[in-house]
Amino acid sequence: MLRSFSPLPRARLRLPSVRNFSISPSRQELSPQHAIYVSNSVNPYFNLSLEDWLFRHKNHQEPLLLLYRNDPCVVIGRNQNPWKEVNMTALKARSIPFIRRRSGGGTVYHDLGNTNYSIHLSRLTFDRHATAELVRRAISTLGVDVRVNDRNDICVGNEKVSGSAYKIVNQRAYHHGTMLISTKLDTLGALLRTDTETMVTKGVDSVRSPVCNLRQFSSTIDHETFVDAVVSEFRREYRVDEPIRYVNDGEGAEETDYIRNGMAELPSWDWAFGQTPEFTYSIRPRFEWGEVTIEIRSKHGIILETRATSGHSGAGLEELGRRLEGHKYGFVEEAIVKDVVDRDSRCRDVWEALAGAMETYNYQP
Ligand SMILES: Nc1ncnc2c1ncn2[C@@H]1O[C@H](COP(=O)(O)OC(=O)CCCC[C@@H]2CCSS2)[C@@H](O)[C@H]1O
Repeated sequence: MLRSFSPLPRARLRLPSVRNFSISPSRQELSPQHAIYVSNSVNPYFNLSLEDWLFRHKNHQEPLLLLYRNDPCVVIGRNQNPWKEVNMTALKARSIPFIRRRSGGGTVYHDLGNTNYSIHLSRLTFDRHATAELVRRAISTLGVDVRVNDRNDICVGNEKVSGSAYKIVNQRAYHHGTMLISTKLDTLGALLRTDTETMVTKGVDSVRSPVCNLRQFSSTIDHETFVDAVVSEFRREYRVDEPIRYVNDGEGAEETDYIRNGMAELPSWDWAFGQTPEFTYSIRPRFEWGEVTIEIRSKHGIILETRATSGHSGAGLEELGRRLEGHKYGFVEEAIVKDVVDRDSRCRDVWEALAGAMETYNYQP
């Protein structure tokens, strides 16, 4: 046998609990009329849904800033393949979710040492370099010399501290980005996958870069000082003279159905896995009895085709491949193939290699 077999998790579509968040301490309804929001929540499902709600509900001409940070999670781009980008085994070992966000771009790691900024503008005035420059100036007021590269990454020397992504819908656009302040960089490295050259995927690949934390260059930088600096720079740039609207979690979310629905959608199979662009994955496991070439083709998270060929192949391998078709990639129950693998030990070896190769972690909040 090639690898030890770990049973695949069952596909679960349980919706997340929405009891534990609210919009303001006084149950005051959330309104999009403010210009500067800072979320006190560290729930990534809440913060990403809040961001989307603000994007869709703010008057399209007015600038808006949102700052937030999240509990540990990996955030993939709208058009990415989680099995290519994320180390599912490492995610599972740490009980950390991956979340597909609504903007494009690559995969990043978040924890409380990483603060996210989100700047929303009218499409006509939107300029992604200008917003990156705003953040660069904010950091320079904290005494760290950073530069913006041609991809709009913010870097210290050649090391990246901030990655960006964008979304444009109708008259509105946003630029959101990360800021590595004191993130656990070893965890970041362990959770992003690097060993999937034989997974060929449509959609977007991440652009890997060396990273560092701002804290390495200034011991006084933290979430609060970064938030203050970006807020000041935003006020200066857009001539906004308003206090920060803090958004709390803990009570009264029911007012905002849009956010509640967003929080339910993000961890659903349909969104997290079912939005995966088409891909093929080839593996070549070697057993005592020989080598097998397996190619799996999947689209929207469903296995379209599995071909296993070997010098010793027989009807069993063909049947095994056929059984997987139409099932969810990474969520195939052994019962689907049980009779085939029970009567042929080589088929069992191949199935176990396949199950290991398709490993999935379906975190549910
Ligand atoms: N937190 C964080 N910040 C900066 N760079 C990171 C981070 N995590 C990983 N990386 C590095 O960036 C590349 C991916 O770069 P790439 O350019 O492909 O993707 C991005 O940067 C996307 C940024 C999305 C920002 C959103 C803002 C709010 S929700 S998420 C990855 O392989 C690592 O090398």
